[in-house]
Amino acid sequence: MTSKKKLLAIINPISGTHQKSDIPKAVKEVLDSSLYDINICFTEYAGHATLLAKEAVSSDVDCVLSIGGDGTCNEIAKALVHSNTALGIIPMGSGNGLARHLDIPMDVMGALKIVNERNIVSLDYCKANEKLFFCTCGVGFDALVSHRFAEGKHRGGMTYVKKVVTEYLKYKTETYLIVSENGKIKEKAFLIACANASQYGNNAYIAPHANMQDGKIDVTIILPFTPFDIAPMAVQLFTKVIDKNPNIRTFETPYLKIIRENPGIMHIDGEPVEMDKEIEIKCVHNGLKAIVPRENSKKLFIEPIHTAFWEVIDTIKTELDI
Ligand SMILES: Nc1ncnc2c1ncn2[C@@H]1O[C@H](COP(=O)(O)OP(=O)(O)OP(=O)(O)O)[C@@H](O)[C@H]1O
Repeated sequence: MTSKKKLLAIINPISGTHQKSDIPKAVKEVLDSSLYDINICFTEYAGHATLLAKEAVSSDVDCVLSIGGDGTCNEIAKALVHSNTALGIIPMGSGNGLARHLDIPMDVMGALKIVNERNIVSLDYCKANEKLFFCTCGVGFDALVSHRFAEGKHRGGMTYVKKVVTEYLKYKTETYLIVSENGKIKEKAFLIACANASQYGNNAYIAPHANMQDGKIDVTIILPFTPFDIAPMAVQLFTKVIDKNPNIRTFETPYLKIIRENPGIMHIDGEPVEMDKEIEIKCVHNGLKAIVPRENSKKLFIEPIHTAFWEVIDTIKTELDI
């Protein structure tokens, strides 16, 4: 008989828009108690999840569950890299980009069942000037929006879309020098996204071909565009074909350096961070253990993607008055 595995579930009470008071009960009911010795805690402040996860690694906990969004996953996963402790994800954030990329069900019960399967794989993670990210980082417009979103009181997908539209109307693009194994390019860009996983969250695929096991970062550069380009670009973003847009350049690389005109904000897994003028970004291959669905349990859930998509388009039209 194999011994039980130690599991710590860390719940971020403020992520996403759902109440979390019933989550401990669901965790205890759905997780297999013959497989796991379960401990559950709530975070008390931003950054607390990293401390809790570090303690779990030192105590040889086998799995830490992130119950929250991409920010919570980031705080936990950065304590787990290069350890034997695996990350499990129960998506309860606003965007849940990492969970969606990994095909983890969006409902709590379904995601907990995946944890019972204990299918552990090694995934890449990335660094931007030593700050770790697992999903995406970026400079330009997406970084500005993450900053405005963090300043606001409300979370949730539609709050995000409204911020995107209002900020777009006043945004001024910058020029960036990008150095990678593919050479040097200088571009005036709306944004540069560097992706380990394929999406920002909410099925917005900024790097549709990103793979978390290939040792590479998928870089997407969006060149300046007009308001008329927004609708087709939004459709392409949500249908995994943004790389076909003529305003977009893409390439893959294990390493790149972005040099911009001034220091400023960038986003790391959706959270705004002040960075220097020069940002070195690299991929660390196979540095994180994570529990993911087995091939045969992928896509057993049905998500209302199309409803979410049309909600986004309606919000854009209302905000732009078109
Ligand atoms: N107890 C807490 N009180 C206040 N902030 C917290 C607490 N615990 C964690 N945080 C912070 O909450 C922020 C948001 O969490 P998270 O990113 O998981 O949710 P989200 O933004 O709604 O989802 P997503 O990132 O998927 O869009 C993180 O920056 C994290 O540091």
